[in-house]
Amino acid sequence: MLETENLGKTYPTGDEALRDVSVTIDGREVVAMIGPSGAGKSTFVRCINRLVEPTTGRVLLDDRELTGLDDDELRNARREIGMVFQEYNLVERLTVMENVLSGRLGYVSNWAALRRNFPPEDVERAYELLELVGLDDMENKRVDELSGGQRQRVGIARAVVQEPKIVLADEPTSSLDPETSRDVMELLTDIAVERDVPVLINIHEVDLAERYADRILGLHDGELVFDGPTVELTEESKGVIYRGEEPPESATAVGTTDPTDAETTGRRAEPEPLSAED
Ligand SMILES: Nc1ncnc2c1ncn2[C@@H]1O[C@H](COP(=O)(O)OP(=O)(O)OP(=O)(O)O)[C@@H](O)[C@H]1O
Repeated sequence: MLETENLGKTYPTGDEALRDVSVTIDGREVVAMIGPSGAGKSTFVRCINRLVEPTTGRVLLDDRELTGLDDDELRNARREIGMVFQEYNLVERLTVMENVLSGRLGYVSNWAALRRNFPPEDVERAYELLELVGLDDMENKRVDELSGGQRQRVGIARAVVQEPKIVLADEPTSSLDPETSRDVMELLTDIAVERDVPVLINIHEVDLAERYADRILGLHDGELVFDGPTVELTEESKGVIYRGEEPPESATAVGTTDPTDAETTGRRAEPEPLSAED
């Protein structure tokens, strides 16, 4: 379970990117964080694994406080967080298998890592994941020979091979065309169920969030202004998130979602067809 308590970040420039954000993410939930450009979505995701140091508040993963860990402890704790990036962050000249196995680097000795000497169970796990992400038989291809969608699948396999307690995806579809974006979102939702792990996705495209996420977190100007099941995301709530409008009386209040209720999907039952320019 991931918990943030009153998480805040003010950059040295004085930009207050996050204010008092408290959320709990558990089970096999797919949670989409949406909000206008500059709302603080990336900052939030990066504060969780302390790629960005929060200024205030706490981050807890299964009751272990990540804020406050020293460098060595943090390195260990990061193994439990699978990261998926917008630009994939793969090593281009290495193969698909080498990139996936790099997700196990935190678990083997430096010497074994140098010789790329991974235990057979890691290799087996990597093959399993390549099948899950639809890249079986591609293990020996170099990453620079792959399409964007295939690269993101490698990125997802690398995150999941860590056997993380949560997967964080920072704009995973931004570099992809609409159809590939849908495939990647579908894969992330499959991963949540198949690997029994919560997935938090920071995403621009609200239609993708509505179609694939169980729950929406809406940020506006660094503040969490919506936290609820996707089915409760109304036009009014989008006004609150994207235009800073006052919430209507009946709006889903922040913090009303029961995180233990992750089995019940909040996704829209009948997703509206996506338009060509998505
Ligand atoms: N390294 C930094 N130094 C100073 N200010 C920053 C830094 N990174 C982000 N900010 C500021 O913090 C605020 C939140 O930025 P952030 O990138 O987290 O938002 P975002 O919602 O992810 O935006 P986008 O959707 O455009 O990626 C913005 O005002 C931004 O200018």
